[in-house]
Amino acid sequence: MALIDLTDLSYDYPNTCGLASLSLTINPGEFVCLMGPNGSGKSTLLRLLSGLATATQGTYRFNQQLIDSGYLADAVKRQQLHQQIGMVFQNTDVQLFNPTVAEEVAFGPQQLGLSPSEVTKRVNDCLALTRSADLRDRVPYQLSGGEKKRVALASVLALNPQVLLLDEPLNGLTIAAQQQMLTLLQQLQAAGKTIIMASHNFQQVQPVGQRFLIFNADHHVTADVTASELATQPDLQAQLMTL
Ligand SMILES: Nc1ncnc2c1ncn2[C@@H]1O[C@H](COP(=O)(O)OP(=O)(O)OP(=O)(O)O)[C@@H](O)[C@H]1O
Repeated sequence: MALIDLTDLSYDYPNTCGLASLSLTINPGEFVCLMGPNGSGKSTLLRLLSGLATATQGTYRFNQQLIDSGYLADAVKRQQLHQQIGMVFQNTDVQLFNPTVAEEVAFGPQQLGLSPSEVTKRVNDCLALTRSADLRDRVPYQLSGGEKKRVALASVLALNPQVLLLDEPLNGLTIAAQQQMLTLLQQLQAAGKTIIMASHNFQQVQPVGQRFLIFNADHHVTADVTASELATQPDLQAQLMTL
């Protein structure tokens, strides 16, 4: 059964289209890469999926539940969605606001009302998983770009979401850090998570992506292909290399 079901989904900013008429389903456990040029709509789709914005047109169902402005106006329901769908933002500064890394990672589980011992366990587990244990007493705002990405991911994982949305998670990382991030995402997928990641760098994501949604400059998804389908389409691969 589809985890995410989009029908004719569009989003308009005041003066421009962000996403044009997208219909698709995503099943549990998929690793989906959103590919396309700057401004093509990848971040807009992630914002809609995370419930940070609601569609101008069309419908979005998550686990068969209609996610619309009425649903998101209910604070309890909104929190439930944010627990199930975690997002690592392109600009991690917008999601790091606690005085220490450990408090940052503890924040979400505390909001869920988990016991102090469960919160401590999640903090330790997620810091270890993201190789961030040595950062636990640091001020998030003062971390390097790569460190911030790891801590942002740890804070999202601490909620144990079913779906991970990642907006250009490899930007600004060294080659070694990119590899570590991709390996971790593959491990998370193997553990049952659904991964949806925006990127404009095909070479970086090709080894891990199992399905590729390709956006064009007009904010349409023009191709929706599996990795093996893509392997038989050299023209499409060449197009992705030039994003
Ligand atoms: N806050 C905003 N206000 C107005 N227009 C916006 C806003 N955010 C995005 N847009 C516009 O919506 C379109 C889609 O943008 P979006 O950020 O989704 O693209 P993207 O594919 O994620 O780009 P990038 O690769 O540069 O991150 C673009 O034309 C962009 O200029």
